[in-house]
Amino acid sequence: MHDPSTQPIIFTEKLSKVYPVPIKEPGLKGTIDHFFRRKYRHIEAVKQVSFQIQPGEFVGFLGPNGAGKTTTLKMLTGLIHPSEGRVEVAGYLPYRREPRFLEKITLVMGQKQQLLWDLPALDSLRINGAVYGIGDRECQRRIDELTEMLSLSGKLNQPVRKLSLGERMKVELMAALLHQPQVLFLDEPTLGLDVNAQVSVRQFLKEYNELTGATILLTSHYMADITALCDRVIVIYSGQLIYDGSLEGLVENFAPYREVQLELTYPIENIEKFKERLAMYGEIESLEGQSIRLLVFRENLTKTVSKIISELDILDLTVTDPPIEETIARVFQAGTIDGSILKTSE
Ligand SMILES: Nc1ncnc2c1ncn2[C@@H]1O[C@H](COP(=O)(O)OP(=O)(O)OP(=O)(O)O)[C@@H](O)[C@H]1O
Repeated sequence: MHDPSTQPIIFTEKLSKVYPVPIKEPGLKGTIDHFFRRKYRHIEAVKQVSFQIQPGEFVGFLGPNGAGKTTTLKMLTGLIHPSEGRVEVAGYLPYRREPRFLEKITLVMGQKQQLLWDLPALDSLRINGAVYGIGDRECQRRIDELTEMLSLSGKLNQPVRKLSLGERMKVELMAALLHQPQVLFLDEPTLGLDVNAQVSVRQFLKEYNELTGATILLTSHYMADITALCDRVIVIYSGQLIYDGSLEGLVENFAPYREVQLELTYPIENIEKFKERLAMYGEIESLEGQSIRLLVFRENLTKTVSKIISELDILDLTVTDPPIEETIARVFQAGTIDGSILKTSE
């Protein structure tokens, strides 16, 4: 879907957001002082973030809790004003919240719902259709199309409260897509869903992106969402963009270690002593029976593998990249790899 010759549909340059937070000393004196002379401290939630996204791209937006993802999404959708920097989406300045702009975008937040709890889902959808000025017939056509894609037939006449969490999320998506936006901002759309519901929401998003060419920026704590959907990821840490590139690139460049799995030919007698021996090769991830998983620094890999082969009785040995979740978790924990801040891929 991604054509590099086109203009970016999402553009940010040195985008920053500072939240002023009032400070109040404890006690009565603090309350009185606070009333007359408000003091503030400043939280730099987003710092000089620059990126461009082309029409049709499906981009993962990653970062640990409090990294600044939601704040960035709020600036991209115009819910809050940037403190500094430039932002443009679909050719509009989001903070102006022009009706034409709002027709082009949608924001879905996993934790917040817009459906009316006691009404049948269909009524909520029709209300949404009316808000966007979609004619009854066209609205019904779009509802039918999305019902089919999301396998929701027979569910829309039930009150929203009777739907399962997964079904509710699907109807939320329907409501958010009824006006056929070009740009979708999805903040944790699979949060709390069971595995089956996650898979079906994921499949829908993939199909929707391929079918309509909509641009999607997705945040998710589930790496399975990201690996299944996003060729490109943008990572922010502590408000700063620390990586923008392919998912494979993130793992290749920034996982400093690889995983070595061993199967011994003999049972281990003294586990504690054996662990001491293994620690000379790398970090022990797991040790179960005769199976061992070690993390070995990439630069020591060849030397370490040949040492293991010559010094231990091995039935089997395989070397793989550690699971993507672990790499990301390490990046998030430290924000740095090998003590150096992560770089963008460009
Ligand atoms: N309205 C606000 N006023 C003051 N500080 C805020 C406000 N909203 C967010 N923050 C702070 O800004 C920083 C970034 O928050 P943000 O919600 O954007 O992060 P996030 O990456 O979306 O996190 P999570 O994954 O937990 O949702 C955090 O330190 C947060 O406490």
